[in-house]
Amino acid sequence: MLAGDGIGPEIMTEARKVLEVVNASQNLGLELDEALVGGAAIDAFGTALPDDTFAKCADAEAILLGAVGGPKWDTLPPADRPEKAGLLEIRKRLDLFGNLRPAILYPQLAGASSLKPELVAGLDILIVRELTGGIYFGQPRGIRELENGEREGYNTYVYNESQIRRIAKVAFELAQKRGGRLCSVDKANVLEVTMLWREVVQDMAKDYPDVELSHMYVDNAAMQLVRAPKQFDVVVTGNMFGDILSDAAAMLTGSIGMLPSASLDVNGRGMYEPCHGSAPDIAGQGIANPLATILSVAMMLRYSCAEPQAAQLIEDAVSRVLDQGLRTADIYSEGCRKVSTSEMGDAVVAALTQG
Ligand SMILES: NC(=O)c1ccc[n+]([C@@H]2O[C@H](COP(=O)([O-])OP(=O)(O)OC[C@H]3O[C@@H](n4cnc5c(N)ncnc54)[C@H](O)[C@@H]3O)[C@@H](O)[C@H]2O)c1
Ligand SMILES: CC(C)[C@H](C(=O)O)[C@@H](O)C(=O)O
Ligand SMILES: [Mg+2]
Repeated sequence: MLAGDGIGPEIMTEARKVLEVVNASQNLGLELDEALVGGAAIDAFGTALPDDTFAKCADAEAILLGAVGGPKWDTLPPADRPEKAGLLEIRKRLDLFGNLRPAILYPQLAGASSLKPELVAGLDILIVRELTGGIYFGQPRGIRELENGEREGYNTYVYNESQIRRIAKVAFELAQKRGGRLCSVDKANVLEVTMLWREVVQDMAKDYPDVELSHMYVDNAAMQLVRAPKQFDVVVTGNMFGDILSDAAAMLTGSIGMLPSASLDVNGRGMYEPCHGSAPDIAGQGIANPLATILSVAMMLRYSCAEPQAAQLIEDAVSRVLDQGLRTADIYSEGCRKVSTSEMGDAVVAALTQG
């Protein structure tokens, strides 16, 4: 368990409460351990990913992460910052290339969505984001000085065929288990890297005759997500487009505080984290929504621990708490009861223990 920075420790405390209850009641036998990452690790050890933290991650069946980063560390050199030296480093070193970001609308939250209730009722989208390649990791990268003395920043957007194939395979297989529709999002009208992306994904479609494949440019996909989001079942896309589209999709579900994620390697070992960040604007106030992290625990039990029943218990408990009208500030609407981060965690625990 890597709590990280900002609201990270607050939401992780609640996730841990929930995990401990399920661990005991379902006899899961999970051993929990903690370590520092991100800004917290920089402050304590001078590095965002201490060797000891990485060793614990590499040994673990699964990793649960809160969030990293914040204004305190934003002036560090790019390579030392919590986001790059902590989070991206774990993703890369453990080869966690398959990022699943489900945007599901709990019916109780239809009124909290930024879209009209009828546009989001029954929403269930899965964004499959490639997580260890693309422009986030391409070389060369940097900030250089030009002959005229001006500085120029540059990054390289690169994907090879095998990287595209392995993420597309994840997406095709998930589409087979879900609604049978896969939309690949690219910018193949401009960027060669995504022309190759489209070609490879198209070529793979013949192996998945039961999946209806479509392609969409990313600008249109952003528009369609807020126009008619229910047209999507599974969306597969590269690292940066997936980052942006998943934050947009989050808002359809009422709040970014509701969106969990799984980041998996080829064997299903994974890191689980809410899609949101460390929310420095509300850190320390006890008002952050812990449900994305609690739902990430459920994803962890399902994908890395082969405990789908325990995962379901948590998801059902979250649903019951929402039925009771309990809301953190980000999902609050009139007639509901506004609760703090810890009251929300306690309510999920109570719903679990009351069955
Ligand atoms: N996985 C991660 O660790 C991760 C992800 C995204 C951003 N970050 C980092 O987090 C810091 C802040 O980034 P940002 O402000 O762009 O994004 P953010 O997701 O932290 O916050 C965006 C907005 O959403 C709100 N919000 C986020 N999570 C919430 C929750 N659980 N409950 C209620 N409201 C919530 C915040 O208060 C803020 O207004 C930056 O340092 C960024 O690099 C980390
Ligand atoms: C903090 C940042 C590096 C990260 C990303 O861009 O992948 C975050 O935004 C996310 O969505 O997990
Ligand atoms: Mg993001």
